[in-house]
Amino acid sequence: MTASPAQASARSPSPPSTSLSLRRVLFQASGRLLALGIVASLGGGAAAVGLVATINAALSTPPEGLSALGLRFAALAVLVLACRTVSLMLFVRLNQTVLARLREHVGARLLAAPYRDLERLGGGQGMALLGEDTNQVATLLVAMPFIVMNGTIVVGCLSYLAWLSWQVFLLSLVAVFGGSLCYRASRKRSQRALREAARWQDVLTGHFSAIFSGAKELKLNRARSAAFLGGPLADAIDRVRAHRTAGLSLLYLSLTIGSTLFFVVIGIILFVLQRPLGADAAVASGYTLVFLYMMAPLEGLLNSLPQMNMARVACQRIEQAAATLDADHAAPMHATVDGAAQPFRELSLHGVTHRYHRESEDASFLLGPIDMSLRAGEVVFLVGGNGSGKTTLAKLVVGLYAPESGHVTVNGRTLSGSVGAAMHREQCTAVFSDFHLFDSLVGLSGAAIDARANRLIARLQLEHKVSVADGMFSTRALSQGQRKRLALVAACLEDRPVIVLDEWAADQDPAFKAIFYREILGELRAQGKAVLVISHDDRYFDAADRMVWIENGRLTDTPPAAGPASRADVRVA
Ligand SMILES: Nc1ncnc2c1ncn2[C@@H]1O[C@H](COP(=O)(O)OP(=O)(O)OP(=O)(O)O)[C@@H](O)[C@H]1O
Repeated sequence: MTASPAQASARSPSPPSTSLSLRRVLFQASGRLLALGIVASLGGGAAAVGLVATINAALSTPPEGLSALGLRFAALAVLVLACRTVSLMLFVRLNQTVLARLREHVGARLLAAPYRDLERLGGGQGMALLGEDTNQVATLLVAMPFIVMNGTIVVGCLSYLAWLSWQVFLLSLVAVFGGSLCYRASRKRSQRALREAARWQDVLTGHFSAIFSGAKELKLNRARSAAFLGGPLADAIDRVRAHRTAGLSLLYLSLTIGSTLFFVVIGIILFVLQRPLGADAAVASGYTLVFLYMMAPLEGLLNSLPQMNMARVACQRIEQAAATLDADHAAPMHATVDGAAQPFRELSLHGVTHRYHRESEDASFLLGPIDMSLRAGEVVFLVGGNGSGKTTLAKLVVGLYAPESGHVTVNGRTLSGSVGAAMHREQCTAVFSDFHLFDSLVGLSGAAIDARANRLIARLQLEHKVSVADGMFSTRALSQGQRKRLALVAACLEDRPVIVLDEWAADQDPAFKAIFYREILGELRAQGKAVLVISHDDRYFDAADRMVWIENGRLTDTPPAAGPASRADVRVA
Protein backbone atom coordinates (compact mmCIF):
# COMPACT_ATOMS: atom_id res chain seq x y z
CA MET A 1 0.00 0.00 0.00
CA THR A 2 1.51 3.27 -1.06
CA ALA A 3 1.79 6.14 1.33
CA SER A 4 -0.20 9.12 0.18
CA PRO A 5 -0.74 12.72 1.12
CA ALA A 6 -3.51 13.62 3.46
CA GLN A 7 -6.75 14.30 1.68
CA ALA A 8 -8.91 17.23 2.44
CA SER A 9 -11.85 15.98 4.45
CA ALA A 10 -15.25 16.24 2.84
CA ARG A 11 -17.42 19.23 3.57
CA SER A 12 -19.87 18.18 6.23
CA PRO A 13 -23.47 19.28 6.10
CA SER A 14 -24.48 21.93 8.53
CA PRO A 15 -25.10 20.54 11.98
CA PRO A 16 -28.68 19.88 13.05
CA SER A 17 -30.03 21.93 15.91
CA THR A 18 -29.57 20.24 19.26
CA SER A 19 -33.24 20.29 20.12
CA LEU A 20 -35.93 18.95 17.88
CA SER A 21 -38.99 21.12 18.04
CA LEU A 22 -41.52 19.79 15.58
CA ARG A 23 -43.53 22.96 15.59
CA ARG A 24 -40.38 24.83 14.66
CA VAL A 25 -39.60 22.39 11.86
CA LEU A 26 -43.15 22.60 10.54
CA PHE A 27 -43.41 26.35 10.65
CA GLN A 28 -39.86 27.21 9.71
CA ALA A 29 -39.98 24.79 6.78
CA SER A 30 -42.75 26.69 5.09
CA GLY A 31 -44.33 29.26 7.35
CA ARG A 32 -45.25 31.42 4.35
CA LEU A 33 -46.93 28.55 2.52
CA LEU A 34 -48.81 27.66 5.68
CA ALA A 35 -49.98 31.25 6.23
CA LEU A 36 -51.07 31.61 2.59
CA GLY A 37 -52.85 28.24 2.67
CA ILE A 38 -54.70 29.15 5.86
CA VAL A 39 -55.71 32.54 4.44
CA ALA A 40 -57.01 30.87 1.25
CA SER A 41 -58.90 28.26 3.30
CA LEU A 42 -60.38 30.94 5.55
CA GLY A 43 -61.40 32.92 2.46
CA GLY A 44 -63.03 29.79 0.96
CA GLY A 45 -64.89 29.07 4.21
CA ALA A 46 -66.09 32.65 4.59
CA ALA A 47 -67.24 32.77 0.97
CA ALA A 48 -69.15 29.49 1.51
CA VAL A 49 -70.96 31.03 4.49
CA GLY A 50 -71.70 34.07 2.31
CA LEU A 51 -73.25 31.66 -0.19
CA VAL A 52 -75.69 30.24 2.34
CA ALA A 53 -76.62 33.73 3.53
CA THR A 54 -77.25 34.71 -0.11
CA ILE A 55 -79.36 31.60 -0.72
CA ASN A 56 -81.37 32.35 2.42
CA ALA A 57 -81.85 35.97 1.35
CA ALA A 58 -82.94 34.80 -2.13
CA LEU A 59 -85.66 32.61 -0.58
CA SER A 60 -87.40 35.64 0.89
CA THR A 61 -86.59 38.21 -1.84
CA PRO A 62 -89.15 39.23 -4.48
CA PRO A 63 -88.22 38.30 -8.10
CA GLU A 64 -87.12 41.84 -9.05
CA GLY A 65 -84.36 41.80 -6.42
CA LEU A 66 -83.00 38.41 -7.48
CA SER A 67 -80.62 39.57 -10.22
CA ALA A 68 -78.39 41.47 -7.74
CA LEU A 69 -78.40 38.48 -5.44
CA GLY A 70 -77.64 36.23 -8.43
CA LEU A 71 -74.52 38.26 -9.23
CA ARG A 72 -73.43 38.06 -5.59
CA PHE A 73 -74.06 34.31 -5.64
CA ALA A 74 -71.95 33.86 -8.81
CA ALA A 75 -69.10 35.98 -7.43
CA LEU A 76 -69.09 34.06 -4.15
CA ALA A 77 -69.21 30.70 -5.97
CA VAL A 78 -66.17 31.70 -8.06
CA LEU A 79 -64.42 32.87 -4.88
CA VAL A 80 -65.15 29.55 -3.14
CA LEU A 81 -63.75 27.59 -6.08
CA ALA A 82 -60.68 29.80 -6.42
CA CYS A 83 -59.88 29.72 -2.69
CA ARG A 84 -60.40 25.95 -2.54
CA THR A 85 -58.10 25.34 -5.52
CA VAL A 86 -55.39 27.69 -4.23
CA SER A 87 -55.48 26.27 -0.73
CA LEU A 88 -55.40 22.67 -1.99
CA MET A 89 -52.40 23.42 -4.22
CA LEU A 90 -50.61 25.22 -1.38
CA PHE A 91 -51.24 22.46 1.12
CA VAL A 92 -50.10 19.72 -1.27
CA ARG A 93 -46.87 21.67 -1.68
CA LEU A 94 -46.67 22.21 2.04
CA ASN A 95 -47.23 18.53 2.70
CA GLN A 96 -44.33 17.48 0.48
CA THR A 97 -42.06 20.28 1.74
CA VAL A 98 -42.73 19.40 5.36
CA LEU A 99 -42.27 15.69 4.67
CA ALA A 100 -38.89 16.42 3.09
CA ARG A 101 -37.85 18.77 5.93
CA LEU A 102 -38.99 16.32 8.60
CA ARG A 103 -37.05 13.49 6.98
CA GLU A 104 -33.95 15.67 6.71
CA HIS A 105 -34.35 16.82 10.28
CA VAL A 106 -34.95 13.38 11.80
CA GLY A 107 -32.17 11.91 9.64
CA ALA A 108 -29.72 14.62 10.69
CA ARG A 109 -30.73 14.24 14.33
CA LEU A 110 -30.16 10.49 14.17
CA LEU A 111 -26.80 10.96 12.45
CA ALA A 112 -25.69 13.47 15.07
CA ALA A 113 -26.69 11.24 17.99
CA PRO A 114 -24.09 9.20 19.85
CA TYR A 115 -23.62 5.71 18.46
CA ARG A 116 -24.69 4.13 21.76
CA ASP A 117 -28.05 5.97 21.60
CA LEU A 118 -28.61 4.68 18.07
CA GLU A 119 -27.89 1.14 19.26
CA ARG A 120 -30.38 1.64 22.08
CA LEU A 121 -33.05 3.12 19.80
CA GLY A 122 -32.77 0.17 17.43
CA GLY A 123 -33.36 -0.05 13.70
CA GLY A 124 -37.08 -0.79 13.99
CA GLN A 125 -37.95 2.43 15.78
CA GLY A 126 -35.47 4.44 13.73
CA MET A 127 -37.05 3.27 10.47
CA ALA A 128 -40.57 3.88 11.81
CA LEU A 129 -39.61 7.44 12.79
CA LEU A 130 -38.27 8.15 9.33
CA GLY A 131 -41.15 6.43 7.53
CA GLU A 132 -44.50 5.98 9.23
CA ASP A 133 -44.29 8.78 11.80
CA THR A 134 -43.05 11.53 9.50
CA ASN A 135 -45.71 10.42 6.99
CA GLN A 136 -48.48 10.74 9.57
CA VAL A 137 -47.42 14.31 10.37
CA ALA A 138 -47.22 15.25 6.72
CA THR A 139 -50.52 13.56 5.83
CA LEU A 140 -52.25 15.86 8.26
CA LEU A 141 -51.24 18.75 6.05
CA VAL A 142 -53.14 17.28 3.11
CA ALA A 143 -56.26 17.32 5.26
CA MET A 144 -55.48 20.83 6.51
CA PRO A 145 -57.35 22.86 3.82
CA PHE A 146 -60.51 20.86 4.51
CA ILE A 147 -60.08 21.24 8.26
CA VAL A 148 -59.57 25.00 8.03
CA MET A 149 -62.33 25.49 5.43
CA ASN A 150 -64.82 23.30 7.27
CA GLY A 151 -63.90 25.00 10.54
CA THR A 152 -64.49 28.41 8.98
CA ILE A 153 -67.84 27.33 7.56
CA VAL A 154 -68.97 25.96 10.94
CA VAL A 155 -67.84 29.10 12.81
CA GLY A 156 -69.38 31.33 10.10
CA CYS A 157 -72.65 29.41 10.18
CA LEU A 158 -72.78 29.65 13.98
CA SER A 159 -72.21 33.42 13.74
CA TYR A 160 -74.96 33.70 11.13
CA LEU A 161 -77.21 31.68 13.46
CA ALA A 162 -76.42 34.10 16.29
CA TRP A 163 -77.48 36.94 14.02
CA LEU A 164 -80.71 35.13 13.08
CA SER A 165 -81.66 34.02 16.59
CA TRP A 166 -79.48 34.20 19.71
CA GLN A 167 -81.60 31.52 21.46
CA VAL A 168 -81.00 29.01 18.65
CA PHE A 169 -77.33 29.96 18.67
CA LEU A 170 -77.05 29.27 22.41
CA LEU A 171 -78.74 25.88 22.01
CA SER A 172 -76.35 25.04 19.17
CA LEU A 173 -73.45 25.97 21.41
CA VAL A 174 -74.75 23.50 24.00
CA ALA A 175 -74.62 20.78 21.30
CA VAL A 176 -71.10 21.76 20.27
CA PHE A 177 -69.98 21.84 23.91
CA GLY A 178 -71.59 18.44 24.65
CA GLY A 179 -69.95 16.96 21.55
CA SER A 180 -66.54 18.27 22.51
CA LEU A 181 -66.96 16.83 26.04
CA CYS A 182 -67.63 13.40 24.49
CA TYR A 183 -64.54 13.79 22.33
CA ARG A 184 -62.34 14.89 25.24
CA ALA A 185 -63.54 11.96 27.36
CA SER A 186 -62.36 9.47 24.76
CA ARG A 187 -59.23 11.26 23.55
CA LYS A 188 -56.84 10.21 26.32
CA ARG A 189 -57.74 6.55 26.12
CA SER A 190 -57.68 6.63 22.36
CA GLN A 191 -54.26 8.25 22.31
CA ARG A 192 -52.93 5.64 24.71
CA ALA A 193 -54.12 2.92 22.30
CA LEU A 194 -52.62 4.76 19.31
CA ARG A 195 -49.27 5.11 21.13
CA GLU A 196 -49.30 1.39 21.91
CA ALA A 197 -50.06 0.71 18.23
CA ALA A 198 -47.08 2.87 17.25
CA ARG A 199 -44.84 0.95 19.69
CA TRP A 200 -45.87 -2.31 18.04
CA GLN A 201 -45.35 -0.71 14.65
CA ASP A 202 -41.65 -0.36 15.63
CA VAL A 203 -41.51 -4.07 16.40
CA LEU A 204 -43.26 -4.80 13.11
CA THR A 205 -40.79 -2.66 11.15
CA GLY A 206 -37.97 -4.66 12.79
CA HIS A 207 -39.65 -7.90 11.69
CA PHE A 208 -40.13 -6.58 8.16
CA SER A 209 -36.42 -5.86 7.90
CA ALA A 210 -35.69 -9.36 9.29
CA ILE A 211 -37.48 -10.76 6.20
CA PHE A 212 -34.56 -9.36 4.16
CA SER A 213 -31.67 -9.66 6.60
CA GLY A 214 -32.74 -13.17 7.63
CA ALA A 215 -33.84 -14.26 4.14
CA LYS A 216 -31.26 -17.08 3.97
CA GLU A 217 -32.19 -18.53 7.34
CA LEU A 218 -35.91 -18.26 6.60
CA LYS A 219 -35.71 -19.66 3.07
CA LEU A 220 -33.62 -22.63 4.12
CA ASN A 221 -36.12 -23.79 6.68
CA ARG A 222 -39.80 -23.75 5.78
CA ALA A 223 -40.88 -24.62 9.29
CA ARG A 224 -38.88 -21.67 10.66
CA SER A 225 -40.31 -19.40 7.99
CA ALA A 226 -43.85 -20.53 8.80
CA ALA A 227 -43.21 -20.12 12.52
CA PHE A 228 -41.86 -16.60 11.93
CA LEU A 229 -44.84 -15.69 9.75
CA GLY A 230 -47.39 -17.15 12.15
CA GLY A 231 -45.51 -16.17 15.32
CA PRO A 232 -43.69 -12.88 15.86
CA LEU A 233 -44.72 -11.32 12.53
CA ALA A 234 -48.42 -12.21 12.87
CA ASP A 235 -48.35 -11.18 16.53
CA ALA A 236 -46.93 -7.72 15.76
CA ILE A 237 -49.32 -7.24 12.80
CA ASP A 238 -52.24 -8.22 14.99
CA ARG A 239 -51.26 -5.98 17.88
CA VAL A 240 -50.90 -2.97 15.58
CA ARG A 241 -54.33 -3.80 14.14
CA ALA A 242 -55.96 -4.32 17.54
CA HIS A 243 -54.55 -1.19 19.22
CA ARG A 244 -55.18 1.03 16.22
CA THR A 245 -58.73 -0.34 15.85
CA ALA A 246 -59.40 0.28 19.55
CA GLY A 247 -57.98 3.81 19.42
CA LEU A 248 -59.78 4.85 16.26
CA SER A 249 -63.07 3.12 17.17
CA LEU A 250 -63.14 4.96 20.48
CA LEU A 251 -62.64 8.25 18.70
CA TYR A 252 -65.22 7.58 16.00
CA LEU A 253 -67.70 6.43 18.66
CA SER A 254 -67.34 9.66 20.59
CA LEU A 255 -67.63 11.65 17.37
CA THR A 256 -70.82 9.79 16.44
CA ILE A 257 -72.27 10.51 19.88
CA GLY A 258 -71.28 14.17 19.40
CA SER A 259 -72.95 14.47 16.00
CA THR A 260 -76.05 12.63 17.25
CA LEU A 261 -76.26 15.21 19.99
CA PHE A 262 -76.23 17.87 17.32
CA PHE A 263 -79.09 16.17 15.47
CA VAL A 264 -81.03 15.97 18.74
CA VAL A 265 -80.58 19.71 19.31
CA ILE A 266 -81.66 20.50 15.71
CA GLY A 267 -84.73 18.29 16.17
CA ILE A 268 -85.63 19.97 19.47
CA ILE A 269 -85.23 23.43 17.93
CA LEU A 270 -87.22 22.66 14.78
CA PHE A 271 -90.01 20.53 16.19
CA VAL A 272 -90.35 21.52 19.84
CA LEU A 273 -89.03 25.02 20.42
CA GLN A 274 -89.93 26.78 17.18
CA ARG A 275 -93.26 27.99 18.48
CA PRO A 276 -92.15 28.93 22.01
CA LEU A 277 -89.23 30.85 20.44
CA GLY A 278 -91.77 32.70 18.30
CA ALA A 279 -89.53 32.67 15.22
CA ASP A 280 -91.10 33.98 12.03
CA ALA A 281 -91.03 31.82 8.90
CA ALA A 282 -88.05 33.62 7.33
CA VAL A 283 -85.90 33.18 10.44
CA ALA A 284 -87.03 29.56 10.88
CA SER A 285 -86.22 28.68 7.27
CA GLY A 286 -82.92 30.56 7.72
CA TYR A 287 -81.67 28.47 10.60
CA THR A 288 -83.02 25.27 9.05
CA LEU A 289 -80.98 26.07 5.96
CA VAL A 290 -77.93 26.89 8.07
CA PHE A 291 -78.23 23.64 10.00
CA LEU A 292 -78.51 21.63 6.80
CA TYR A 293 -75.63 23.50 5.20
CA MET A 294 -73.45 23.09 8.29
CA MET A 295 -73.92 19.33 8.67
CA ALA A 296 -71.46 18.20 5.98
CA PRO A 297 -68.58 20.51 7.03
CA LEU A 298 -69.21 19.60 10.66
CA GLU A 299 -69.00 15.90 9.89
CA GLY A 300 -65.92 16.49 7.78
CA LEU A 301 -64.36 18.38 10.66
CA LEU A 302 -65.20 15.63 13.14
CA ASN A 303 -63.92 12.92 10.80
CA SER A 304 -60.55 14.63 10.52
CA LEU A 305 -60.06 14.49 14.30
CA PRO A 306 -58.74 10.88 14.29
CA GLN A 307 -56.18 11.86 11.67
CA MET A 308 -55.16 14.80 13.82
CA ASN A 309 -54.77 12.42 16.75
CA MET A 310 -52.59 10.03 14.79
CA ALA A 311 -50.41 12.95 13.70
CA ARG A 312 -50.25 14.17 17.29
CA VAL A 313 -49.05 10.74 18.49
CA ALA A 314 -46.48 10.67 15.68
CA CYS A 315 -45.23 14.15 16.70
CA GLN A 316 -44.91 13.03 20.31
CA ARG A 317 -43.00 9.92 19.27
CA ILE A 318 -40.55 11.89 17.14
CA GLU A 319 -40.03 14.41 19.94
CA GLN A 320 -39.63 11.71 22.58
CA ALA A 321 -37.16 9.76 20.45
CA ALA A 322 -35.20 12.95 19.88
CA ALA A 323 -35.19 13.59 23.63
CA THR A 324 -33.71 10.14 24.30
CA LEU A 325 -30.94 10.89 21.82
CA ASP A 326 -28.43 12.48 24.11
CA ALA A 327 -28.57 16.04 22.81
CA ASP A 328 -25.76 17.32 25.05
CA HIS A 329 -23.33 14.89 23.55
CA ALA A 330 -24.61 15.21 20.00
CA ALA A 331 -21.39 15.91 18.23
CA PRO A 332 -20.81 18.87 15.96
CA MET A 333 -20.57 17.26 12.53
CA HIS A 334 -17.67 19.26 11.27
CA ALA A 335 -15.38 19.39 14.27
CA THR A 336 -11.78 19.48 13.21
CA VAL A 337 -8.81 18.55 15.28
CA ASP A 338 -7.36 21.47 17.07
CA GLY A 339 -3.68 21.57 16.29
CA ALA A 340 -4.13 19.28 13.27
CA ALA A 341 -0.75 20.54 12.11
CA GLN A 342 0.81 18.51 14.90
CA PRO A 343 1.63 15.04 13.62
CA PHE A 344 -0.16 12.25 15.44
CA ARG A 345 2.01 10.47 17.99
CA GLU A 346 -0.24 8.57 20.36
CA LEU A 347 -3.83 7.83 21.35
CA SER A 348 -4.24 6.68 24.95
CA LEU A 349 -7.10 5.41 27.10
CA HIS A 350 -6.73 6.17 30.82
CA GLY A 351 -8.91 4.18 33.24
CA VAL A 352 -11.67 4.02 30.63
CA THR A 353 -14.81 1.97 31.34
CA HIS A 354 -17.98 1.05 29.51
CA ARG A 355 -20.94 -0.91 30.83
CA TYR A 356 -23.79 -2.56 28.92
CA HIS A 357 -26.99 -2.58 30.93
CA ARG A 358 -29.49 -5.18 29.88
CA GLU A 359 -32.99 -4.23 30.91
CA SER A 360 -34.27 -7.80 30.69
CA GLU A 361 -31.43 -9.25 32.79
CA ASP A 362 -29.82 -8.40 36.08
CA ALA A 363 -26.36 -9.08 34.66
CA SER A 364 -24.38 -6.38 32.93
CA PHE A 365 -21.05 -6.45 31.14
CA LEU A 366 -18.34 -4.11 32.39
CA LEU A 367 -15.36 -3.32 30.22
CA GLY A 368 -12.38 -1.82 31.98
CA PRO A 369 -10.95 0.15 33.59
CA ILE A 370 -8.67 0.10 30.55
CA ASP A 371 -5.26 1.73 30.25
CA MET A 372 -3.69 1.36 26.85
CA SER A 373 -1.95 3.35 24.15
CA LEU A 374 -1.68 3.12 20.38
CA ARG A 375 1.38 4.79 18.93
CA ALA A 376 2.13 6.02 15.41
CA GLY A 377 3.93 3.38 13.35
CA GLU A 378 2.92 0.54 15.64
CA VAL A 379 0.82 -2.56 14.98
CA VAL A 380 -0.96 -3.87 18.09
CA PHE A 381 -2.90 -7.13 18.14
CA LEU A 382 -5.89 -7.41 20.49
CA VAL A 383 -6.64 -11.02 21.34
CA GLY A 384 -9.35 -12.60 23.46
CA GLY A 385 -12.16 -15.13 23.54
CA ASN A 386 -15.71 -14.59 22.28
CA GLY A 387 -17.53 -12.04 24.39
CA SER A 388 -14.37 -10.93 26.18
CA GLY A 389 -14.94 -7.31 25.09
CA LYS A 390 -12.68 -6.84 22.03
CA THR A 391 -15.24 -5.10 19.83
CA THR A 392 -16.46 -2.98 22.75
CA LEU A 393 -12.87 -1.89 23.41
CA ALA A 394 -12.43 -1.17 19.69
CA LYS A 395 -15.53 1.08 19.81
CA LEU A 396 -14.01 2.95 22.75
CA VAL A 397 -10.67 3.25 20.96
CA VAL A 398 -12.24 4.86 17.89
CA GLY A 399 -14.56 7.06 19.97
CA LEU A 400 -17.89 5.43 19.02
CA TYR A 401 -18.54 4.98 22.74
CA ALA A 402 -17.77 7.82 25.11
CA PRO A 403 -15.95 6.56 28.22
CA GLU A 404 -18.29 6.29 31.20
CA SER A 405 -15.31 6.98 33.42
CA GLY A 406 -11.67 7.71 32.67
CA HIS A 407 -10.53 9.79 29.73
CA VAL A 408 -8.86 9.70 26.33
CA THR A 409 -5.79 11.65 25.26
CA VAL A 410 -4.33 12.34 21.84
CA ASN A 411 -0.67 13.40 21.86
CA GLY A 412 -1.06 13.77 25.64
CA ARG A 413 -3.95 16.21 25.33
CA THR A 414 -7.19 15.24 27.06
CA LEU A 415 -10.22 15.17 24.77
CA SER A 416 -13.39 15.99 26.65
CA GLY A 417 -16.94 17.03 25.90
CA SER A 418 -18.72 16.75 22.58
CA VAL A 419 -16.02 18.63 20.67
CA GLY A 420 -13.33 16.41 22.22
CA ALA A 421 -15.33 13.31 21.27
CA ALA A 422 -15.64 14.55 17.69
CA MET A 423 -11.90 15.29 17.57
CA HIS A 424 -11.24 11.81 18.89
CA ARG A 425 -13.30 10.21 16.10
CA GLU A 426 -11.59 12.41 13.50
CA GLN A 427 -8.36 10.56 14.30
CA CYS A 428 -9.78 7.12 13.68
CA THR A 429 -11.10 4.83 11.02
CA ALA A 430 -12.18 1.22 11.30
CA VAL A 431 -13.49 -1.85 9.54
CA PHE A 432 -15.70 -3.68 12.02
CA SER A 433 -16.77 -7.26 11.44
CA ASP A 434 -20.35 -6.06 10.80
CA PHE A 435 -19.15 -3.25 8.51
CA HIS A 436 -21.40 -1.50 6.00
CA LEU A 437 -20.13 -0.93 2.48
CA PHE A 438 -21.65 2.17 0.86
CA ASP A 439 -22.05 2.16 -2.91
CA SER A 440 -19.69 5.10 -3.19
CA LEU A 441 -16.79 6.69 -1.39
CA VAL A 442 -19.26 8.93 0.40
CA GLY A 443 -17.65 12.28 1.16
CA LEU A 444 -14.61 11.72 -1.09
CA SER A 445 -14.53 12.70 -4.74
CA GLY A 446 -12.27 13.83 -7.54
CA ALA A 447 -10.01 12.26 -10.13
CA ALA A 448 -7.12 11.95 -7.64
CA ILE A 449 -9.31 10.00 -5.23
CA ASP A 450 -10.53 7.69 -8.03
CA ALA A 451 -6.95 7.01 -9.11
CA ARG A 452 -5.82 6.35 -5.58
CA ALA A 453 -8.82 4.11 -4.86
CA ASN A 454 -8.09 2.07 -8.00
CA ARG A 455 -4.43 1.69 -6.95
CA LEU A 456 -5.55 0.40 -3.53
CA ILE A 457 -8.07 -1.91 -5.19
CA ALA A 458 -5.26 -3.35 -7.32
CA ARG A 459 -3.09 -3.71 -4.23
CA LEU A 460 -5.87 -5.72 -2.60
CA GLN A 461 -6.10 -7.87 -5.78
CA LEU A 462 -9.62 -6.79 -6.72
CA GLU A 463 -8.89 -4.92 -9.96
CA HIS A 464 -10.49 -7.67 -12.07
CA LYS A 465 -13.69 -7.38 -10.05
CA VAL A 466 -14.35 -3.78 -9.22
CA SER A 467 -13.19 -0.26 -9.97
CA VAL A 468 -13.99 3.26 -8.86
CA ALA A 469 -15.20 6.00 -11.19
CA ASP A 470 -16.54 9.34 -9.95
CA GLY A 471 -16.29 8.02 -6.43
CA MET A 472 -18.70 5.13 -7.16
CA PHE A 473 -17.82 1.45 -6.89
CA SER A 474 -18.61 -0.31 -10.19
CA THR A 475 -20.27 -3.10 -8.18
CA ARG A 476 -20.87 -4.30 -4.66
CA ALA A 477 -21.98 -7.76 -5.74
CA LEU A 478 -18.88 -9.39 -4.29
CA SER A 479 -18.01 -12.13 -1.85
CA GLN A 480 -17.87 -11.22 1.85
CA GLY A 481 -14.06 -11.35 1.82
CA GLN A 482 -13.91 -9.13 -1.28
CA ARG A 483 -16.38 -6.66 0.22
CA LYS A 484 -14.18 -6.49 3.29
CA ARG A 485 -11.21 -5.64 1.09
CA LEU A 486 -13.27 -2.80 -0.42
CA ALA A 487 -14.18 -1.61 3.07
CA LEU A 488 -10.44 -1.50 3.83
CA VAL A 489 -9.88 0.56 0.66
CA ALA A 490 -12.54 3.04 1.86
CA ALA A 491 -10.98 3.15 5.33
CA CYS A 492 -7.46 3.76 3.95
CA LEU A 493 -8.73 6.60 1.76
CA GLU A 494 -9.88 8.43 4.87
CA ASP A 495 -6.24 8.97 5.84
CA ARG A 496 -6.81 8.78 9.58
CA PRO A 497 -3.78 8.13 11.77
CA VAL A 498 -5.49 5.35 13.79
CA ILE A 499 -6.95 2.32 12.04
CA VAL A 500 -8.83 -0.48 13.77
CA LEU A 501 -9.45 -3.77 11.98
CA ASP A 502 -11.91 -6.05 13.78
CA GLU A 503 -11.27 -9.64 12.68
CA TRP A 504 -10.68 -8.28 9.20
CA ALA A 505 -8.71 -11.32 8.05
CA ALA A 506 -11.34 -13.82 9.22
CA ASP A 507 -13.02 -13.88 5.77
CA GLN A 508 -9.81 -13.89 3.69
CA ASP A 509 -8.40 -16.92 1.93
CA PRO A 510 -5.08 -18.31 3.26
CA ALA A 511 -3.03 -16.71 0.50
CA PHE A 512 -4.47 -13.26 1.06
CA LYS A 513 -4.34 -13.70 4.84
CA ALA A 514 -0.58 -14.05 4.47
CA ILE A 515 -0.44 -10.94 2.28
CA PHE A 516 -2.48 -9.02 4.86
CA TYR A 517 -0.40 -10.02 7.90
CA ARG A 518 3.00 -10.09 6.18
CA GLU A 519 2.73 -7.13 3.79
CA ILE A 520 -0.25 -4.86 4.25
CA LEU A 521 0.15 -4.40 8.00
CA GLY A 522 3.82 -3.56 7.40
CA GLU A 523 2.83 -0.96 4.80
CA LEU A 524 0.37 0.64 7.19
CA ARG A 525 3.11 0.70 9.84
CA ALA A 526 5.49 2.31 7.36
CA GLN A 527 2.89 5.02 6.68
CA GLY A 528 3.03 5.87 10.38
CA LYS A 529 -0.42 4.52 11.20
CA ALA A 530 -1.31 3.26 14.65
CA VAL A 531 -2.97 -0.06 13.83
CA LEU A 532 -5.13 -2.08 16.21
CA VAL A 533 -5.85 -5.55 14.83
CA ILE A 534 -8.37 -7.85 16.48
CA SER A 535 -7.30 -11.32 15.49
CA HIS A 536 -7.64 -14.99 16.29
CA ASP A 537 -4.93 -15.94 13.75
CA ASP A 538 -2.24 -17.16 16.16
CA ARG A 539 -0.05 -18.18 13.18
CA TYR A 540 0.54 -14.50 12.51
CA PHE A 541 0.89 -13.10 16.02
CA ASP A 542 4.54 -12.47 15.21
CA ALA A 543 3.39 -9.74 12.78
CA ALA A 544 2.48 -7.61 15.80
CA ASP A 545 4.81 -5.12 17.42
CA ARG A 546 2.87 -5.59 20.61
CA MET A 547 0.06 -7.79 21.85
CA VAL A 548 -2.79 -7.06 24.22
CA TRP A 549 -4.97 -9.77 25.74
CA ILE A 550 -8.44 -9.23 27.02
CA GLU A 551 -10.53 -11.45 29.28
CA ASN A 552 -13.92 -10.62 30.81
CA GLY A 553 -13.53 -6.98 29.89
CA ARG A 554 -10.10 -6.57 31.50
CA LEU A 555 -6.71 -6.35 29.82
CA THR A 556 -4.19 -8.90 30.94
CA ASP A 557 -0.48 -8.83 30.50
CA THR A 558 -0.24 -12.54 29.80
CA PRO A 559 -2.34 -14.74 27.54
CA PRO A 560 -5.20 -16.33 29.51
CA ALA A 561 -4.54 -20.01 30.24
CA ALA A 562 -7.24 -21.25 27.85
CA GLY A 563 -6.81 -18.40 25.41
CA PRO A 564 -5.10 -18.26 22.07
CA ALA A 565 -1.43 -19.18 21.99
CA SER A 566 1.06 -16.39 22.41
CA ARG A 567 4.49 -15.88 21.09
CA ALA A 568 7.18 -15.43 23.68
CA ASP A 569 9.15 -12.96 21.59
CA VAL A 570 6.51 -10.20 21.23
CA ARG A 571 6.26 -7.52 23.84
CA VAL A 572 3.21 -7.39 26.08
CA ALA A 573 1.26 -4.15 26.67
N1 LIG B 1 -25.01 -3.61 22.15
C1 LIG B 1 -24.85 -4.39 23.23
N2 LIG B 1 -25.73 -4.33 24.25
C2 LIG B 1 -25.59 -5.10 25.33
N3 LIG B 1 -24.58 -5.97 25.51
C3 LIG B 1 -23.66 -6.07 24.54
C4 LIG B 1 -23.74 -5.30 23.35
N4 LIG B 1 -22.70 -5.60 22.57
C5 LIG B 1 -21.98 -6.54 23.24
N5 LIG B 1 -22.56 -6.83 24.41
C6 LIG B 1 -22.06 -7.75 25.42
O1 LIG B 1 -20.78 -7.31 25.80
C7 LIG B 1 -19.87 -8.39 25.90
C8 LIG B 1 -18.63 -8.11 25.04
O2 LIG B 1 -19.05 -8.07 23.70
P1 LIG B 1 -18.00 -7.80 22.52
O3 LIG B 1 -18.77 -7.73 21.26
O4 LIG B 1 -17.17 -6.63 22.88
O5 LIG B 1 -17.13 -9.11 22.59
P2 LIG B 1 -16.00 -9.64 21.58
O6 LIG B 1 -14.80 -9.95 22.41
O7 LIG B 1 -15.82 -8.70 20.45
O8 LIG B 1 -16.67 -10.99 21.07
P3 LIG B 1 -16.50 -11.78 19.66
O9 LIG B 1 -15.13 -12.35 19.59
O10 LIG B 1 -17.54 -12.84 19.78
O11 LIG B 1 -16.79 -10.78 18.57
C9 LIG B 1 -20.62 -9.64 25.50
O12 LIG B 1 -20.91 -10.36 26.68
C10 LIG B 1 -21.88 -9.15 24.86
O13 LIG B 1 -22.95 -9.95 25.21
